[in-house]
Amino acid sequence: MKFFLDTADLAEIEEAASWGALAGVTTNPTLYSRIGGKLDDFHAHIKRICDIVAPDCPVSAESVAMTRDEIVRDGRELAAIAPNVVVKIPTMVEGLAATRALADEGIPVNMTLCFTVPQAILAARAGARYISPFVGRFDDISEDGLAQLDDVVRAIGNYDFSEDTVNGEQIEIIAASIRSANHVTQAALMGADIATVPFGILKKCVQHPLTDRGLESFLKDWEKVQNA
Ligand SMILES: O=C[C@H](O)COP(=O)(O)O
Repeated sequence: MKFFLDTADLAEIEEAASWGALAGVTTNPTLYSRIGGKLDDFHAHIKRICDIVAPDCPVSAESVAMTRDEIVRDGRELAAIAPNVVVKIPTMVEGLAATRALADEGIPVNMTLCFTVPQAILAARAGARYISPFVGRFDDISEDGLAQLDDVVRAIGNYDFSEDTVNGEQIEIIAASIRSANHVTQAALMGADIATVPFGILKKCVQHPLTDRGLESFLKDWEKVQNA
């Protein structure tokens, strides 16, 4: 499983990238608004993110257009920002149609706000390169977000979508709306290709109290060695 960072915050992206294990970034309108983002700076901001991460790290930038033609126009403009931009499009009829058009032009799409197996299969057939089932938001409505993610992973794995995707590339499932390190564990165990995680959760994924305790005792014992 690969780690993507789910943020529009440049400082978080810079720090996570410096750890050496970051494989991509996902943003959404809420995350951009949270950092005080302005409409006329959006494309420049996505470019800044692309400049921080490695050139082969996909950076998802979301279209907020509601019709096929507007989404396609948005998608082309977003894709022109940098070669690693992925156009994020909500799972809806107009979004599927736009995904097909963009995929046919070789532009990769991350189909977002996906909650069910039929939505995921439709996204795949429309040519999406990435599909993002939302775990936490499904939990929020008293459903089982992890079970739903597992269903999507298994259903997509049942079929060959290579004739549907850009250049026959393999679809990757992004476990999104991740709210805990355990969500990451479970997503990895079920074989999700990617987990996109907020920076706070990524930090929690590194930490463990036994690691801290072990490190403390190793350092103390090493002091004894130095003074022996
Ligand atoms: O856009 C995708 C995010 O992973 C959504 O996460 P959230 O439900 O915590 O806002």
